[in-house]
Order: sequence, then C-alpha cells, then structure tokens
Amino acid sequence: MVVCHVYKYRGTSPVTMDDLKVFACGLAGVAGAYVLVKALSGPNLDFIPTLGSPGMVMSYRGVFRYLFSAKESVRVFSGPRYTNFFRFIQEGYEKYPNAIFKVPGVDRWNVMVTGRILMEEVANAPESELSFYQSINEFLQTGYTAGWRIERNPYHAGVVKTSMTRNLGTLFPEVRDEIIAAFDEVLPFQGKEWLTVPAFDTMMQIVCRTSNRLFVGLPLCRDPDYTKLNVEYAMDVIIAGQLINMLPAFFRPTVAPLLSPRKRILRRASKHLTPVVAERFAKEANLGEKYTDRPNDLITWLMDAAEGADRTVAALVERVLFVGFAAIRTSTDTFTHIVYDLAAYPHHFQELREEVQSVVQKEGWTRASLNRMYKIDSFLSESQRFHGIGTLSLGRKVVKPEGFTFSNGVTLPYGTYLHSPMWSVHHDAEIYPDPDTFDGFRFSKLRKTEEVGSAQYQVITTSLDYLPFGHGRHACPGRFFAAVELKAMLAHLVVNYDVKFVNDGPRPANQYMASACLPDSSAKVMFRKRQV
Ligand code: HEM
Repeated sequence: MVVCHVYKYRGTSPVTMDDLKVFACGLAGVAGAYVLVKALSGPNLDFIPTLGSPGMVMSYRGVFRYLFSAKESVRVFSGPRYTNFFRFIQEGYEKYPNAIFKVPGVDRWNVMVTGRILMEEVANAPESELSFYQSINEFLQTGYTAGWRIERNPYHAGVVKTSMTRNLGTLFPEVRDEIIAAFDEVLPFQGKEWLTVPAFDTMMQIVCRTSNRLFVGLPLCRDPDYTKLNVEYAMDVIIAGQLINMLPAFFRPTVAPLLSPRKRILRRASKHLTPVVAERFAKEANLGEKYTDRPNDLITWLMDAAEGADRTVAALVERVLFVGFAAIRTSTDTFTHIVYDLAAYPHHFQELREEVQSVVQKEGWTRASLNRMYKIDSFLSESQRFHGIGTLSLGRKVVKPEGFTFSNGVTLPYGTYLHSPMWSVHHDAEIYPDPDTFDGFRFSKLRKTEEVGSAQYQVITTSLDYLPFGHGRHACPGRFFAAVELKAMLAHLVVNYDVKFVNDGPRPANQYMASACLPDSSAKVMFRKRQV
C-alpha cells in the first residue's frame, strides 16, 4: 500500500491512501449534501420542462458528469454543442421555441426563456420584478469581492452611459494615440520577419492601456503594474465570487472576506490611484471655481456624479477599478476572438484594408470616420455573433414576491434565476442564414445603402436577435466605448500588420466554462509589418 509522507495530527502513524480516500469521500459527501439542500430549498420549478436528466437528483448526476468530463468536453473545436451543458440548452431551444425550460446548474436550476415575445418581456421588466442587479451581484458576490458601496449604488453605469459616451468624439485622438503606442510597444518588429506572440496577453496589454487612457489618463495607463492588476482583479473577482457562492450564507460574513481579493487589490491599486484622486480633491478644495484644467477622464466624470460616502478618495479608487473590471476583460476576450478570426478567415483582410484606407484618405482618423467603416463594424458583429464571450444573455432573478407572470400565463416563482440562450439565438438558421459559417461581412451586407446605412445592423444596436451586449433596460452602457475602441484597434491592425497562426495551424479551440466562452488564452499568433 502506498504510504503518504503525511502524518496524522496526533502523531505517530503515517496517513495512508485509504485515509485520504475516506477523508475525500467525507468532504465530497458534505459538499454534495450541501449542494442538494441548497438546490431543494430553491423555488419549486417542477412544472417547467427539464433538459438533461428528468429528476433533480438525476439531473445533478448529469451535472457531475459534465464537470468530471470537463477535460474532454469543455474544450471543443466546433461549437459548444458538444458539452453537456450546452447540448441541454441547444436541445431545449429546439424543443421549446417561444417557451420556458430549465437545465441543471451546479447548485440551482437555470431557467431559459426563448422566443422574441417572452425575451422582450424579460428585457423590459422593471428591476423590482426581474432584477439584473441581484442576479449579477449574487453571481459576483459584489459586496464582498468589489465593495458594498458598489453593490448599493451602481451610479457608475449612468456615468459610463452619459459622460463617457458623450466624450468619445473629443477623446478619440487620445484613444487612437494609445492604440498606436501600445501596438508599437507590444509588437517590436525588426525588419520583415514574423514575430510570434502570446495572443491573449498581447491583446490584453493593448486593451488595458487604451481603456485606461480614457479612465485614468497618462502616465498611469501605461504603468505595467497597474495594467496587470486590472486584469488580475477581473479574474480574482470572478473566482472569489464562485467560491463565496459555495459557502452557506451563515458562513459568509466570516469566511468571505478571507477569500475576497478586495483588500489585497485595493492596497496595490491605492499606490497608483490614491495620489491621483487625492490631488484632484485637493485642487478642487483649493482652487474652487478656478480649477478649470480638470482632466477629461473617468475619474473626473465619477467625481462629478458621486455623492455622500461615494465621494471620497477610497470610494473613487474602488469605483474606477470596478469600471475597469466591467470593461477590460470583456473587451480583451472579444479582441482576442477577433484576432483569431482574422487569422482563421484571412480572405477578409483585403476588403477590410481597402475600406479603412479609403475612409481614412477622405476623412482621416476620427470617431465619425469609424462610423463609415461598415465592414470593420460588421466583422466585429460577426465575431461576437459567432463566438461571443458568453453563451447566455439577459441574466435576471425574479424578485417580485408573488412571482413574475409571462404573457403565456407561466409564473416563475420568487428567487428563480433566468437567462436567454444567446448562443442558440445567434446560431438559429431562421435568424441568421447559414449560421455556422463565419461571414465577416454578413452585417455590412444587411445595411441598406452605403449612403444611409441601417442602424439596425451596427454592432452597438442591441436586439432580441443580437445579444452580446444584452438588450433592454440593462443593455451594456459601455458598448459605445467598446465599439469605438475595438473598431479602431481592428482598423489599425488590418492596415499595418499581417497576422497568422503558428505553422498555419487551425483556430485555437474556445474554452467553455459554465456559461463563458473564452478564447484560448495560451495560444500564440504571428504578426509582421504589412508588406506593401
Ligand atoms: C466587448 C466588450 C463588452 C461586452 C461584450 C459587454 C457585455 C455586457 C453585458 C452582456 C452586460 C449585461 C447586459 C444585460 O444583461 O442586459 C453588460 C453590462 C455592463 N457593462 Fe458591458 N460589455 C463590454 C464592455 C464594457 C465596457 C467597455 C464598459 C465600461 C466602460 C462596460 C460597462 C458595463 C456596465 C457598467 C454594465 C452594467 C449595466 C447596468 O448597471 O445596468 N462594458 N456588459
């Protein structure tokens, strides 16, 4: 028998593999029992058709199979249909059009709402009936992981939607300047050689710097430690949120702060941000009306909107970081997908280049000229349709005490978590002909005329058929900035570089984790200066 080099806590006898097995079984039993109790204490959803296995416990067996076979099934090449979770959702979408069905999650049911009528009702429901915030705050455990002030008052969403969007035209030269500087720095070419770089890390640098140019300005947006912590923060919040969610509610106040990255990240971020924010408060106090040269960036916009306890140096540091959380990882994943798509479908290159060159020749690099780049816009839309960075959209929790009743008469009880199956909508042949073919110009072809251009098919226009940014009351307020940033980066890339996979290999497989669809973060791509 194998004897481990570990000793039982009382002293003499070594711990054997059998002991460890017993311990592991005990731990698994406790965890299983907890998950089961949690699931059974949720709302009664027996009346909703189930995909997966029929009964709750059987369904959980399905979930465990999904988890344990994760290695083979989570990394797939040709779409999420091959993982159990996605297979259930896709089967449900085909079997229950314009209806409601459920699939098992790890510790609760995921209710799926399909069809335009019911989805519209979700998108437009008031926060007091279907809550976006309770759904997202429970998923992220925002209070513990990012701060209670953020959970209590998400005023930053309004700031992003109004002040940031209003300033995109004025600040475009800065965005463009940062894109050029970041590309030049992360792709240091010598001659005409191909340069091999890790795709995700490289795109992350570019996105992080460009976003932060607008959020905190120069020189902080270029600080390697600050950009690194922005990215780590996003991942840490998501992981800690999941761990905290697994704790029984009564344990959370004591254990959650130990799992949360909040204090650690704030300490690190404060070194960079506190002096910047504090200086602005000091100038405001000293100069009053005469403080006219305030920087035009996120910090200032937040200072203008914040009130009471939200208007302190510490509160603003926390808030700036949280906006970065919403912005940077989402845009990095999206841009990495785009780069993979450019390399995987290189026949788009020539037309994209011609479009950018022709528009820039006439109008230069401005926000308005970006709006004239229909093919660039379309390529971004198609990449988000084809992969997206998630497979579900419109996440909500029923918070109306008597439940939420749909127009088809179905009432979802208080406490139900629901979504719409975005991947299935985006791959529905009745909505998108030939949906499993990547056509980078799918959306530009749909825009009616070159002169007028239908707003309906622009990447920023959300609809029940196009959900990467959600839809309705809580549609992403940062999508206007994200579109400007991503389109400007894509346009810069196509006119200045060639890109391909190492050894001309295939597009690296996406990584499907729960409902996320992540681009492979370890793959490498090759760039070279465009050969004219
Ligand atoms: C490609 C990049 C992005 C994607 C795919 C994305 C996606 C989303 C989605 C799906 C939602 C939820 C919508 C719903 O459920 O109806 C959302 C919300 C949000 N996003 Fe984005 N987002 C992106 C970039 C950004 C950026 C750059 C910012 C900030 C500058 C931002 C700030 C926010 C905020 C603050 C919310 C919460 C909205 C609310 O409180 O009502 N996002 N985003």
